[in-house]
Amino acid sequence: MNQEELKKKVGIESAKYIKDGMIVGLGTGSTARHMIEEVARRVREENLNIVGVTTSNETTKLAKSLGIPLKEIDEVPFVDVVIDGADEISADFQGIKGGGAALLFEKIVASYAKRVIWIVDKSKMVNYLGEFPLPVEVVKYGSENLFRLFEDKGYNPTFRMNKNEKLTTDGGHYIIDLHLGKIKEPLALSDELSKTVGVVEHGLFTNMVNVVIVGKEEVVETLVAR
Ligand SMILES: O=C(CO)[C@H](O)[C@H](O)COP(=O)(O)O
Repeated sequence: MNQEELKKKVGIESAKYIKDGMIVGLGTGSTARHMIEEVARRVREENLNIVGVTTSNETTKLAKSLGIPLKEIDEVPFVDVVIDGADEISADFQGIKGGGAALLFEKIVASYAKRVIWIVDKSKMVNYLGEFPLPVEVVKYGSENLFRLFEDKGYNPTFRMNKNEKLTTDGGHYIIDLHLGKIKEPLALSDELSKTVGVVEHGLFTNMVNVVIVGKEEVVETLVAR
């Protein structure tokens, strides 16, 4: 079974957590896409009655095209469940997101969610976070200085590019990816980045996820946080 098939498997499995009447956070990326397609199928064929809240412009476009009823995040006081992909997850349920540049809206939706479910193929489960570059979303004003600050700290920063230009996120910011290799203390780094002026948000999702659905060849494994 290839990676794409594993992503599809967990996408379909995760949609089972969605029940009638729920407000559902719809994640971003290739794994979330499979979940969204399955949710749309259930809306169409099973009359599933839900409202979706999207985590990126890309997901809004997809969900609309598939006929999923949507609301803006500010039109709902909370989200029952958000289902999203991830880039890395360690055994203690800490993770990195933002490979698709949607980390800010993804984290906002997750922070209003009663339940956060991540769907991943087995390659995303890691011993230590950090091999995947950590995305940091930054205000454009002063971002070159912030870049130099990260260089001075030895964080090996690179600006996320879109062809020959710096990528602009849905929120109107830049992304600086930090190539850290191994993040020894995710909580301390999360605090440090959150306190850095000019940083809007970062891709470390600490103590946020409740359930991880992992696609493996033979089985789909569901891990529940304590
Ligand atoms: O965080 C994300 C987007 O910002 C994605 O969920 C993450 O990059 C995983 O993507 P994929 O399912 O395509 O591997």
